Amino acid sequence: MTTRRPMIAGNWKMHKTCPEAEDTARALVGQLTGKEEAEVMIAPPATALVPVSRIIGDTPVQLGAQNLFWENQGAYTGEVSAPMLVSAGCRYVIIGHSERRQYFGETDEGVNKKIKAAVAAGLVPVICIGESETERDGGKTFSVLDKQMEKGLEGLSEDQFSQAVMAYEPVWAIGTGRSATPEQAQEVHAHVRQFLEKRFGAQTAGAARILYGGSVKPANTAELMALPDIDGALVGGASLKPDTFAEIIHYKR
Ligand SMILES: O=C[C@H](O)COP(=O)(O)O
Repeated sequence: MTTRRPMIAGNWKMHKTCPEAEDTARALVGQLTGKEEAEVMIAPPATALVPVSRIIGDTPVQLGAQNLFWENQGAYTGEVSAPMLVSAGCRYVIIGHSERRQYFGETDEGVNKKIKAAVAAGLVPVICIGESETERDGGKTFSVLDKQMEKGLEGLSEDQFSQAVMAYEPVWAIGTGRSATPEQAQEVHAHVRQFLEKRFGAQTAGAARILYGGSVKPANTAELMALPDIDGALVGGASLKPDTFAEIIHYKR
């Protein structure tokens, strides 16, 4: 049986100026022992990547970006490429977050190009999928997720996918305080793993980390993390305060 190291990732979204991000990163590092079972990642806004990378340096905290553009360079005003993120100290990049799909017109085809660009640059993509409340109520959860995965992962070899992290984030649970129930989350995570198995084989699917995101907080982390196909959490609001985020990281205590 494959053992998967859990991952607790903090997506700071569009929060924190550079000094605020530095203070938060410093405080978080101060709360870690270095013996955490979970791998810890934080994804500050693009402006704070370099200052935060200097603070987390050789600590166990990994740096992630919240987005990228798929070309390496060129006349794409406002965009940031995968090699640029690598040079800023990133190891991870969140791709296809529902807020990007909802507010910035991100499509499954764009997600696919972004994943390929990330992998080519040596970044680990954290690939977000999730259904809306209407889609869930209409019984379309699995078909929506399957389409997002079919198109988002199209053309990716087993080798290209092997390091990737999946993140299931039901849109109705993001920032609402209403997390998916453990049963709802486990059902979807098992489905995602089955999809990955059909697509990439049992070994790769068994090794793939699938994070849950959507109103994760200290009070519900342990019960979510206890489920067999939940390998971590992608935390939004509760990652902004270092004490709260550290409690989530130390969910087993
Ligand atoms: O990327 C994180 C998710 O969107 C979850 O956000 P939330 O924890 O504030 O619900």
